[in-house]
Amino acid sequence: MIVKLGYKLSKGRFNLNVELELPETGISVLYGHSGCGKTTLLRCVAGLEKEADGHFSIGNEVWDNPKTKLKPHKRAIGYVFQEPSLFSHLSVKDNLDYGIKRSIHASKESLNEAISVLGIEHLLDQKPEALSGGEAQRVGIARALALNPKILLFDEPLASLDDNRKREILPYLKRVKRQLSIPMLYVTHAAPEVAMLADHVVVMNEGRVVSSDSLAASLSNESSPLKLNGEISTVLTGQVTEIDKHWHLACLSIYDQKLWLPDAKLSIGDEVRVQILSKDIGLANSAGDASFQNVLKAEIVAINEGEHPSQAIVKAAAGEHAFMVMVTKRALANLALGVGSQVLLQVKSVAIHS
Ligand SMILES: Nc1ncnc2c1ncn2[C@@H]1O[C@H](COP(=O)(O)OP(=O)(O)OP(=O)(O)O)[C@@H](O)[C@H]1O
Repeated sequence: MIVKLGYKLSKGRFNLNVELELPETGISVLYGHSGCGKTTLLRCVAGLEKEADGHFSIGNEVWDNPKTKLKPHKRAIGYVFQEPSLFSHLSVKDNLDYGIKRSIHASKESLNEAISVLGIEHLLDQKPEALSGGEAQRVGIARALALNPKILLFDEPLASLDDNRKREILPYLKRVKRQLSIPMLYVTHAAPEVAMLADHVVVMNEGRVVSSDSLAASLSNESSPLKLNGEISTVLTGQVTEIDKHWHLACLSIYDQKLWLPDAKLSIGDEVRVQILSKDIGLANSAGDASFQNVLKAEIVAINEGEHPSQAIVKAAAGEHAFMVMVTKRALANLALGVGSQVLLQVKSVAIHS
């Protein structure tokens, strides 16, 4: 059920011209500066841009091609906006019922499943005014899921929430991603959301696609790594295999090696995503008497220029994982390191996105 799409559209001085193939499941993040066309692209997929010229198919189902332009209400889409826009005079339950009555794809089962995935059973009798911003957005997401969509579109769903509310809602988005095997297109500017949720990243600029690749490949693209908040980094996903209660550390198995993290109430078997900034990894030839808890064996596979002439960006592979490391060129020369060298990666600190 691969998603294939391509659209051309002019709006004043803005021109959208994209061609994409996206994975059949998981979250594909649309990332790029304000005004690069992310919302316009979502609107094309939803059939809301009447002037758009293009094609869209999901598996064998065609919604747009030169001969077809399916009406928006016939597309099995769930659309989540920045603001959930619930009817204030209706209870949460009536808001949800209102949505499914108007959909040809929704069912009682899809509604019940949506309520359970978003954990909003206890809110059903409330009026929207009684909900926090995070709860209201959970209802907004449930309303989209209840429509039994073949694709979910998220347009900056957390942008209007404060950091605490964002933290509260992210686990539900992860749950949606785990439980639904449908593609999701997710617009965001926020680096933590990309690091935590993205499986695939589409970088856009001025109406065009700059790159479209898995999160890992986008971050470790030698010629132009994706920068989250302006930083080159590595994101790894692994399972917790050990807990050191005494030192409050949890161990993530990476390939056949170990990465120790501050224990954030993790349990053995939990799947954890971590982000390591390129400036938080050091290189060494041999293990010294250092304070680093994490020393991983790797091989240098590429060396590129950093932003400053003193810097180099080293790509080092440990098993299937590629680590991006920022070092000074002088350090590389002093250690006599080049492409093909075996090195030790000394990881200083890690942000956990579990
Ligand atoms: N009706 C319109 N007429 C002319 N230009 C428009 C119109 N609607 C949108 N645009 C322009 O189209 C471009 C793309 O807008 P769009 O909202 O898709 O960008 P975006 O990447 O989603 O931005 P943001 O992250 O700020 O939401 C912008 O430059 C915008 O100014």
